[in-house]
Amino acid sequence: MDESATPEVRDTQVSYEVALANFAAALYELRIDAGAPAYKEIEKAARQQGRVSLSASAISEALQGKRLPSIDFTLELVRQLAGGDPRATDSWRERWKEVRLLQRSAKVCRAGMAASVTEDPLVHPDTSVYQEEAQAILRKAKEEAAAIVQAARARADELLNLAARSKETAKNGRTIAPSVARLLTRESTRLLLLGPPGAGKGTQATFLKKVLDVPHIHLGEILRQNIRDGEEAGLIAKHHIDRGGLVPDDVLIAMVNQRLLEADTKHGFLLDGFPYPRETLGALEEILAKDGLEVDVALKFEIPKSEAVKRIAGRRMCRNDSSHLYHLLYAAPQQDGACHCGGPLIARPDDSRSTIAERWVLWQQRTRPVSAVYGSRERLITVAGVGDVNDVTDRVISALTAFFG
Ligand SMILES: Nc1ncnc2c1ncn2[C@@H]1O[C@H](COP(=O)(O)OP(=O)(O)O)[C@@H](O)[C@H]1O
Repeated sequence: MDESATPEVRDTQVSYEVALANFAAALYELRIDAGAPAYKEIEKAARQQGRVSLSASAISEALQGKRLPSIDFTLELVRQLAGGDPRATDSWRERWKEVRLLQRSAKVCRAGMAASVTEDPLVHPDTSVYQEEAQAILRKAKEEAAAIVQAARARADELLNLAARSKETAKNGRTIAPSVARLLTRESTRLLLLGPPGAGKGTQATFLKKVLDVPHIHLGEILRQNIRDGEEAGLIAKHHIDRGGLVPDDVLIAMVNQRLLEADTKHGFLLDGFPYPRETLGALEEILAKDGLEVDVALKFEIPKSEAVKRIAGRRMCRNDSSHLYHLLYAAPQQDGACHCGGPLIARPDDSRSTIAERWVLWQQRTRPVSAVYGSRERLITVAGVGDVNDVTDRVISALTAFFG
């Protein structure tokens, strides 16, 4: 925002931005409530039986709060997500008007052009009217914002839990998007997450692990856990790390073996960071084969090196829970330096611009052969990891659904 702006201009602008973020979060919540249909599915449904066309990219922008969609677009989206209930339409029309009012008032205050507002029937010509109104809406919006984000998270969890392993519909009768439902009903899934550092493996795993009801097992995490717990394998690993060496393969294999014995892997796992050199692939297969199991599929994310550098430089994770991921630019926390759970946000110790080149080369040498093996077995899915996080998730879901049939 312009630093020289008057407090009034800043207030109205902030009010608008908060209200817009609030509006987008509420639309996002509506999508979750509707069973998290893919943007493309919504676009198709609107084309077939809607009144206004909804492009997937415009839906994505609206749900991210990039701009305020038009009233027609908003109401069509609400119809697609919540059905044609006139009460829902009315309340969304009112909600949209509030944000629109703030948008106009911010614009008017910025330009200091009271004259032009008379052209808009929604806007009062006396801009001072907006100060009080903006303050009141800002207060309300701030309170609602926290509640909506909280509720969206809780409902996403609730919906996925309710639907987990319960076939096509959730208890409340809402239909889960068919593509997601097919994944939810899988008895077990053993999946390798492949891709360079920063490709989005951890980010996508937060959604996938709920859908598939499996743990996300990250080699770096179990290594740190073993060291923290003073496990024998952890102590040996620490000995090597402290001397600047690599942890021997057999130590890592023992740790992974141990982790795969835990009860939460009964429906499978998302294995991230392992196997890395080709030799450990054989070891993993032996571990699984003992129980007559095998890896179902390897999911590889592709991003250009320049994007990996940007993502790694801005990556932040919660010190209390490393699955809570943020990015300084792309997924900024609501409060600077703090996770939504209250924990402090930190950079991962290995994330620095100086090490990324080295890690990129290491990735090419070590994990490319693993993806080649799964490619030759026709068990490799490659997904473009660039673009909006939700779009990547949609790609993952369609690719997995197509693969599992
Ligand atoms: N599609 C995306 N667009 C923008 N930023 C992303 C995207 N996916 C992940 N990020 C951010 O990039 C950083 C690295 O993502 P992460 O999931 O930790 O990668 P990986 O587990 O593959 O190393 C994180 O800060 C995350 O918030």
